[in-house]
Amino acid sequence: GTSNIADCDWMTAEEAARQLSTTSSNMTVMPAWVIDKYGGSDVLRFTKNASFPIIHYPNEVIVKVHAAALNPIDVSMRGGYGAATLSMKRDPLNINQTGSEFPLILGRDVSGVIMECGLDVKYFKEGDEVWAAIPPWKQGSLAEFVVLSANEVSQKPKSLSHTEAASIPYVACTAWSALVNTGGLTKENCTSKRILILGGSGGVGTFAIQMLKAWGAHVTVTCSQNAERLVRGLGADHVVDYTAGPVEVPLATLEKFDLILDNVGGATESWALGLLKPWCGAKYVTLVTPFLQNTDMLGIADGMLQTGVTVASKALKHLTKGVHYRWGFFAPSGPALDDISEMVDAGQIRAVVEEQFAFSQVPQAFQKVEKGHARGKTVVQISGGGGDDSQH
Ligand SMILES: NC(=O)C1=CN([C@@H]2O[C@H](COP(=O)(O)OP(=O)(O)OC[C@H]3O[C@@H](n4cnc5c(N)ncnc54)[C@H](OP(=O)(O)O)[C@@H]3O)[C@@H](O)[C@H]2O)C=CC1
Repeated sequence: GTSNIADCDWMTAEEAARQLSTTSSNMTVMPAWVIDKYGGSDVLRFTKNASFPIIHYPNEVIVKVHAAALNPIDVSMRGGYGAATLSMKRDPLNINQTGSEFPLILGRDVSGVIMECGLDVKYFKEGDEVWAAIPPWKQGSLAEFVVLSANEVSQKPKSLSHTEAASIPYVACTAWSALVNTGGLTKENCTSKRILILGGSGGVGTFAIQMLKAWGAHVTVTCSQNAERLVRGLGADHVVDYTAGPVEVPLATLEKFDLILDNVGGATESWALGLLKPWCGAKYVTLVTPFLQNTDMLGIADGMLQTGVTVASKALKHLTKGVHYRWGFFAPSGPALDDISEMVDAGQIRAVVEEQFAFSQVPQAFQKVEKGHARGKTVVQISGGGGDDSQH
């Protein structure tokens, strides 16, 4: 609804665009959507007076945001998910001297233009078009500018508009971390592998299908029936409708898999590990982990201890059956995005933008993501230069 908009210092889309049109190096404030406390969609507040980002370390860059995208973690973080761990990491030196994470800017994806480089930055210069996934402990991209480490940033694919490019980095870095770093897959070792993606129609799934197909894997995907066309269009070889009945039944009739990427979680792990080839290094990697819930609930030290105990006991239990059990996590990576940028420009990976919103419509964009049932990504256009706004 619009109630959350009425009580903030609201402006129209045209006014927002005007606000965004000029920058100067002595600027101290910028427009942004912030939260001042954790909660529902009513905590999102538009302000023209968010602190302008400052380069604190010589390897940092300031990026002028052209487009941002939302992920499920933005909704979770708005509600306080990971607060203990993330706020400690966010400002370990208490540079802001506030002792508080607020006002907090959400938004984990950015496509934009480098505006300023720290003294040690070699690979970027002012004016470069870049994209990045922003770690959850940093201020986000629902703002005119964002500060990042240069090693989190990468040259944006030339073939994509900023709007399209913003839809990729966070899910791409997550899929890369889970499949490559944790799962051990590479572009060279995928051709003979059978991969199962549980939950193929959302952000991570629509990206992972394309990357694995580009690397020559055989890809089976579970999704709702109405997403079958989408995932087949992205290259899925075999599609199983999870809404037609217990999905483990049809999956159990298939040849066993070398790797399972689980984007669904819940009871899945009670049956999914049985779908792996035993005793050949096959891995189950789940992205749905209780790591931050543990630290929220138990504090950082006890939460990490609990996490370590849980994951070690599960890994051991499954190792005795000849398969590996792993938790996958998002990891920011400019170098991974460099490789992905090349794959995009080579036509192997495309942006899957389900819906796009103006900067003035951030609360509506959140509502869209909260409803679930994503078919690709939800993007927010922040400033001009979004280029072609075509939907896919
Ligand atoms: N550990 C980490 O660091 C990270 C974890 N994640 C987590 O990974 C998961 C996926 O993220 P993301 O792709 O961005 O989320 P999205 O919201 O974009 O997509 C989720 C998709 O899963 C589908 N889905 C829901 N239930 C099932 C089911 N039982 N079987 C198959 N498909 C299902 C939904 O469609 P429909 O309901 O219509 O079928 C939707 O398309 C989320 O839980 C997210 O929190 C993501 C990034 C990093």
